[in-house]
Parts: sequence; C-alpha cells; structure tokens
Amino acid sequence: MRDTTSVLPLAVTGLAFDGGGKRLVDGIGFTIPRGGLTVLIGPNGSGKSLTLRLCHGLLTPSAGRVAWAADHGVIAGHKRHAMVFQKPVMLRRSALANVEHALAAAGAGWSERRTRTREALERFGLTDMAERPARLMSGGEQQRLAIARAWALRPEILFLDEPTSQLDPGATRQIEQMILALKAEGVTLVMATHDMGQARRLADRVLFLHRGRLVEDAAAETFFAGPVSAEARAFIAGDLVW
Ligand SMILES: Nc1ncnc2c1ncn2[C@@H]1O[C@H](COP(=O)(O)OP(=O)(O)OP(=O)(O)O)[C@@H](O)[C@H]1O
Repeated sequence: MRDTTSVLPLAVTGLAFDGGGKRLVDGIGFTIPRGGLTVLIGPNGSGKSLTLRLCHGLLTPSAGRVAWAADHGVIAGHKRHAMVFQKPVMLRRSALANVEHALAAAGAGWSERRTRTREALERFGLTDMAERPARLMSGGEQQRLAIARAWALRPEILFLDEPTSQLDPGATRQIEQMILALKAEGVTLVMATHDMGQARRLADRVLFLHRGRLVEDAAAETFFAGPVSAEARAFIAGDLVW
C-alpha cells in the first residue's frame, strides 16, 4: 500500500536540462530512499547544482521526471523538502525574522511560527543572535541560520548545495557537525560538494557526476576504495578538473 506519510522515496528518471542551447544534464537517474546522506560529487560544472535544483523543483526538467512518493513532495499542504544554498539568501531583517518569514511563507500560523522559530534558533545555537540583522552576520553564522531556517520547516529531505564552500575550516566543521546531527535525527540528506575530503567524511552514498551525466552511484566505502570509472579515478587523484 502506498505510504501517505512520507514523500520518499524520491525517484529521478531520465532527467535532462537544457540551457543556453546546450543539454547541461542528461539521462540522470537515481532513487533516494528514506535516511542517509547522499553526496553528489564531481568537478566544477558537472551538473551537481542543476540536479539539486531540478529535484527541489526550482527548475523544470527538459526531459525525464522527478517523482515523489507524495505528489510534488507535499503532504497535507506542507512541502516536505527544503534546500540550503552555497550562499545563503537572507532578507534585510533580523535572524529571527528570517526564520519567521520562511514559516509564514509555508503557511504556519502565528503561534506555530513563534514556537518553531524559537526552537530552531536554540537548536542551532543562534538564540543570542536572534535580533542581529541577518545580513551582517558572518558567513558561517548565516549558513547556520540558513540551516536553522530550513529545519524549522520540518523537511523530510534536505538538499544542500555546497553549503561550506564559502567558509573557513572552523565554520565548515561546525556545519558538518550540524549536518551529521540532522542525519542522526532522521532527516534524509542530499548534498553537492566538490570537496573530496568532505565527501569522505560525510557520505553514505556517492553519486559521481561528470559533464552532466551520472557516471557512478555507489556506497561511499565502495566508491572511495576503488571507483569503477576512469573519470572518478582521475577526480579522486586530483587530475580531473572539468
Ligand atoms: N540556466 C543556465 N543556462 C545555461 N547554462 C547553465 C545554466 N545553469 C547552469 N549552467 C551551466 O551548466 C553547467 C552545470 O552547472 P552546475 O551549476 O550544475 O555545475 P556544478 O557541478 O554545480 O558546478 P560547481 O561545482 O562549479 O558549482 C555549467 O557549465 C553551468 O555554467
């Protein structure tokens, strides 16, 4: 019987996207079951961001399908997938107001907004910064706020697009710990990175993309022990830069 309490699994089939007169991603297929952390890796321009944006519904596929177990990844009027971007997009308001605004946009009522905002700020160690203008916070703090804001929406699955690529090692470590804590909580995670060290630290499963195509889909241990494709071997060795 169809599970009406989950938007997962997410089944992506034959996914393609055209832009600037070119096919930028092509023939991408994978399934994301509940739980775990899947990392999309690949060189710059391999199609990681596009794939995440297509999954999250920010772009419309030129071909193929993004099929949720519940239509559009929505259950009882609530979208159960959220996304965190490389550069957090913050409104010119306080940290607290940024979280509240996201909840309001998702249809949460006044008291739910207040409770969930407070919980989210506390959960991610931002209570003391609640009244700070979000845009004046450091890069690491803004990314923490972006994750808190996404978490406040209670996503079943969170897409993360290079969430630490703009951050220093200390802030990166903090964000990685937060990501692992979300996984332990049962949030399903799909993250793009071109940082091999990060992929090794975090991934349960690896999807390796090259030039808009999915070249490998393997358990992280298997992938790092010996990728099958020449492209992935070259990428791991640091020889593949595009
Ligand atoms: N709307 C668009 N129109 C035309 N080209 C695009 C568009 N969006 C992305 N591209 C191109 O598609 C390719 C894949 O882009 P994408 O951002 O998915 O790569 P990526 O793997 O995330 O790379 P990076 O690690 O550099 O972020 C790139 O060459 C990019 O310039």
